[in-house]
Amino acid sequence: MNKFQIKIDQCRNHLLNQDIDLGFRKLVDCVLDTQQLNLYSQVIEIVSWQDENPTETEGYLNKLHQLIVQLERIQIPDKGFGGTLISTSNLEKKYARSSFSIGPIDIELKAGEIWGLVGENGNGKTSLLRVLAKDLAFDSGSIDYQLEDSTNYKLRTQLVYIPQRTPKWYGSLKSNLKFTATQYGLFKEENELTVLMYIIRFGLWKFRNHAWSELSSGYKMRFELARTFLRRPKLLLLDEPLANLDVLAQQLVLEDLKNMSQSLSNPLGIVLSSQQLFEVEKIADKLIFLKNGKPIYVNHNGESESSEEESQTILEMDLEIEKEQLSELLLHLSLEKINFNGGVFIAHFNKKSCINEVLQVLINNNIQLIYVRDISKSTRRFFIQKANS
Ligand SMILES: Nc1ncnc2c1ncn2[C@@H]1O[C@H](COP(=O)(O)OP(=O)(O)OP(=O)(O)O)[C@@H](O)[C@H]1O
Repeated sequence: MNKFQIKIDQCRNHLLNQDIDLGFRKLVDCVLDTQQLNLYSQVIEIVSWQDENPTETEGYLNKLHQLIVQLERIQIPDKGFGGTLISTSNLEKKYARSSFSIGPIDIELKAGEIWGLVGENGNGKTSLLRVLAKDLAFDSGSIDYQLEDSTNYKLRTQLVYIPQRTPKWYGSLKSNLKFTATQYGLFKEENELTVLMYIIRFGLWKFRNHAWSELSSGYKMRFELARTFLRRPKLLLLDEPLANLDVLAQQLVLEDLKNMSQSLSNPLGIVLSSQQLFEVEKIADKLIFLKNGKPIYVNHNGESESSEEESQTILEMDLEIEKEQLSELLLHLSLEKINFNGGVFIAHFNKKSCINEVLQVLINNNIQLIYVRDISKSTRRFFIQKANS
């Protein structure tokens, strides 16, 4: 089975398991992969039909299954994954008017990958993204863009940077997207259908005729993403795309970005900054934690370069208990230290994977437990270190 067949299979399984929204979104991705306008039309017809018949779930599912049958007849070869899009070596940026500097940063981002950029406020996330976007000059080291054509004009179309605050636009959401599509060479029917497909893909159907002032911040971000994907970027740099989204929407947007980064017709690389550590960790292939501009690299298993961490467990716990009593209870589990900050306990153990033993002790002693989270592999541990130092 190639990647396209696997994707179609996943759609069918989601629909069979009644995960209809997820199945539908993935189905739209498959249709976008085909780049066939007749299939775009069918998706748009199904969405319009569902709009008029919102309670006809069975009819809706039938139509989606018919679409799947058509997709199964299409062959799309696996291509384009794994090629490096951007690499940096010893990249450093200094600000003349402050002592702050970033780097040295070494990145190698490949098509189909997402890198998360995390860190507290003022630690250099935006600055790094702007340097990568060629929006800010750097002082030393190098950046190598390995896009199809890295001349400045082409770079601007293949590399898209979405800042935290995006500019206001006029007219309707759809007319703006149509204008963008025109700028990138889509006209007439192709323009209309492609724009509607991205409107559907980013959950903007109900808002397609709305003006900028009628959209919430979260939907403005979705609009920006739709506009960006119409440009078929290769490299996408997003500054805090989750900032104005509710928890559910954050997960949706991240899942969408993950799926779309692995598009078969246009796999792309994404670097995104965020304060939503746990959510980003779930989808990122690699994380960079920036502390005073200096990077700590963390792989998708949560491992950094530090070898001593491997034998430690760090737990974040919200419990109804005094610190001294908790220390006493956990001492025999190689407890190294406990800190209380931000309303929660942070306990360090000189022992690997001991969360189950800790839970057992807490339960046996009838301690009221609000939550316990193992942060040994989360970038959250670096935030804690700072709070404790
Ligand atoms: N133009 C500038 N001149 C001098 N210093 C600057 C300039 N822009 C940013 N800085 C400093 O660089 C540091 C990093 O800022 P940056 O905005 O990159 O951080 P950030 O991690 O994105 O922060 P946030 O999470 O608040 O958006 C800050 O100390 C900031 O004051």
